[in-house]
Amino acid sequence: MRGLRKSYGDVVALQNLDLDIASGSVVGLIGRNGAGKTTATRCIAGLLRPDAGEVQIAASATPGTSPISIATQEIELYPGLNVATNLTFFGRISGVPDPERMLTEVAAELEIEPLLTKLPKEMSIGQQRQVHVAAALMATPRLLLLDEPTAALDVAARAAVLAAVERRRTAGVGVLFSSHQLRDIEAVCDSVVLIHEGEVIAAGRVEDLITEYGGARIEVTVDGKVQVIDGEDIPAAIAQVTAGGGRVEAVNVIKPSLEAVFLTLTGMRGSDVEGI
Ligand SMILES: Nc1ncnc2c1ncn2[C@@H]1O[C@H](COP(=O)(O)OP(=O)(O)OP(=O)(O)O)[C@@H](O)[C@H]1O
Repeated sequence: MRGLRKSYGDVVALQNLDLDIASGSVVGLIGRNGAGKTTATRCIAGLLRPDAGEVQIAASATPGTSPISIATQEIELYPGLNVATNLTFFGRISGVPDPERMLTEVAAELEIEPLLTKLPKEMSIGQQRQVHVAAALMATPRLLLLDEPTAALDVAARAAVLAAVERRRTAGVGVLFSSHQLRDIEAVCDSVVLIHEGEVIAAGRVEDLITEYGGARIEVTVDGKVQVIDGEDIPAAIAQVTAGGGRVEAVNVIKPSLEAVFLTLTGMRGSDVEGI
């Protein structure tokens, strides 16, 4: 994807965005709410038409099958069909040769066999998300686009999705994994792209980004004001910020991590983090 630009009226959602997703790699897409992740993902999938730029996708490995599969951010299932019929349908339209066998495999992979006879409205939001992700896995694409695939999932369901992503990577699929769950991104992604206000502000291997931007920081709240000190020495940080007096109300230590990279580059503080 090269030079992608997309506006909604006056709102510039993406500007000059470049992104490469190699076969057999998982690229994490992160950024604050409204950064442009969903817009980028939908442009790649062809669900949105960019104003400028180009998206190139290698042809499908198996003739007749779809080269792209997407789990959109919004859960999209047919309300009148049960889970098994929904999933078989998605397999059929993506061109897999044996949708019933695929259903058995994907249901086992995501541990959703008990849900197969349910209608979407009979499931919790997390269960619907599992089935929605399963629908994207019913294909055999070159490129798998997952927009917040672990949102609202419990620990076991998240682990099942991450394992499924690993298997697709091993099978040579390129995966774009967009998420606010930075621990999931660290667990599964080979590289990360951080977008901010529609532009890439950092990209690279997780370890490299952490080395470059993710150093430890301490945030000390003194008399209602947050002060940020680099490093991990808590007593020294407190001594520094209280040298002129003042009452310490909170101390927040940000360890070297992708979260620290995110906070540093997007200009957020740890106390803002709850929503990411
Ligand atoms: N249909 C739309 N009409 C107008 N503006 C839109 C529309 N969809 C998105 N936007 C705007 O485009 C920008 C990018 O939105 P987008 O949904 O791509 O962000 P995001 O990174 O996926 O956010 P989130 O993490 O909250 O899902 C935001 O400023 C948003 O308000």
